[in-house]
Amino acid sequence: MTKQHENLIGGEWVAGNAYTKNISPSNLSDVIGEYAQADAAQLDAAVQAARAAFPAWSTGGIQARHDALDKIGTEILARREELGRLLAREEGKTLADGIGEAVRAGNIFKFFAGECLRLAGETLPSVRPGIGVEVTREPVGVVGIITPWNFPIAIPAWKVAPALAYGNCVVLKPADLVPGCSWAIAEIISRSGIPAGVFNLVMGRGSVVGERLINHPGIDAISFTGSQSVGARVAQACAQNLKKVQLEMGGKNPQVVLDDADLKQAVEICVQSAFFQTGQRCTASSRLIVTDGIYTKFIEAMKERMAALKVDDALKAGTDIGPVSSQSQLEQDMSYIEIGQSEGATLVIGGDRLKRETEGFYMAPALFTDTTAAMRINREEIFGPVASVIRVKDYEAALAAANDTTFGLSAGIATTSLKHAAHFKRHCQSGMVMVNLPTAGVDYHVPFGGRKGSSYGPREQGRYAQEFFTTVKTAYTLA
Ligand SMILES: NC(=O)C1=CN([C@@H]2O[C@H](COP(=O)(O)OP(=O)(O)OC[C@H]3O[C@@H](n4cnc5c(N)ncnc54)[C@H](OP(=O)(O)O)[C@@H]3O)[C@@H](O)[C@H]2O)C=CC1
Ligand SMILES: O=C(O)CCC(=O)C(=O)O
Repeated sequence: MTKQHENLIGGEWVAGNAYTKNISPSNLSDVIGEYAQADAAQLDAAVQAARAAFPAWSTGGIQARHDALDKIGTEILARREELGRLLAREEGKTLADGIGEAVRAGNIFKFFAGECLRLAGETLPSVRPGIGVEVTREPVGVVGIITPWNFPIAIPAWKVAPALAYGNCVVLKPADLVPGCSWAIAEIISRSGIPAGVFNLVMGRGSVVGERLINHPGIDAISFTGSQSVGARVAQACAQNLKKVQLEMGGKNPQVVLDDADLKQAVEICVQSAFFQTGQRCTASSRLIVTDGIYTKFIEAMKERMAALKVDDALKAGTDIGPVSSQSQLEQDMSYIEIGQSEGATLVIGGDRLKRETEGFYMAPALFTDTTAAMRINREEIFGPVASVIRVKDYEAALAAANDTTFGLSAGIATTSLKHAAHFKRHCQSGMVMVNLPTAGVDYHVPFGGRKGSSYGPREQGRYAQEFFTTVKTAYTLA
């Protein structure tokens, strides 16, 4: 019988009234497990448990907090192969990428274990004589965390770890498509020494569990990663209920390739940015902006490199690109292939549905040329292995094209010109910028986030995470 996985509420494993099957997108007959769907009463109980745990946890010793987070990180790192395999199985990224993501999650818990001991304040003189001023940071309260399917262990980790490190209690709702990694983290947390109720897991649909979480009066703040449309809804609910909110959303990230780029390096960067992890990264580049002088050579080299990519079962040795994560995402990707063609773009390679030994959502990475900035394929986030090339005259036109988007998460430039690299770093309108590196694939100890329609609220990750997960207090004392 398939193993059933329960929700973690107030330190207890609580059965669901209903369960969803977690199915591998590489092999639709591979059922990873059944995962409980929380109902309204369970969500309420989780929030209540978190509220009850908050006074002691938020004022308790930082050594205990540090030790628990460190222990969680150690266990994730020790189980990297097993967790990476679970991740690859449920989400469809390759085993190497799954293991890499598990390592990232372990390192994130370790990093925030250290942060428990480093939360500093300030003392300043008052403008009034005989008064001292202290500025300190306190936890926000009970934080609701809502995560997407594409980074099933790293994103829960980079929200949960700082939340706990800075003394908050948590109610986590992971994506219904990939509950396995969040459940595994919850199980590790449940044995870490963290008191009951401090961390709660409620799995289920966004329209049910997520919706109730964002509107719940017992929740003080929401940290969300996902699509722009759901993000806007989350922001509205939070504004209406005066909750603190942090949103990380999509991207339409540009990758500029200049005439003076190292061609081989530029092609590798573009292939990695656009197609690795099946293009299902908010930092993926789906607009390749290429200047005239290198254009023809670049397209030829891209076609050659793309033809050699192996699309297959995520767990198979030698696979470069796994399946698309779900039927609905595959339909969305395929619909953009049709949209691009109907807009007049040329599909130079890929875009076909592929058959493999196992039945899964396989698709050949696709490249469009002859595209214009106004086309929907250059304006809307596809979130799959589909990229388009925009041909431009020179660096100035490339920069203008790069910034011609309502998104602003990551941007890249391939060039050997120090002058253009420095100018691009300063003038691209994005939260992250990469020089001769893929737009995707970031460090875990520095800020992550974007501008324009990509992000809303304070940055995530690194020390900057304290902006969202703490609230500032200014104290005046008469000497
Ligand atoms: N900038 C960033 O850091 C990142 C952005 N993304 C973006 O996420 C998208 C893909 O992820 P995807 O999971 O499909 O995104 P969605 O926005 O569909 O879902 C994100 C999360 O929100 C939940 N949700 C859905 N509806 C509601 C609601 N009404 N109220 C509260 N929660 C809700 C989902 O639940 P469920 O699905 O379980 O029903 C899921 O847990 C892409 O657009 C991508 O760019 C992804 C990763 C990182
Ligand atoms: O590029 C990365 O390493 C992180 C990307 C990410 O968080 C995402 O796509 O959801």
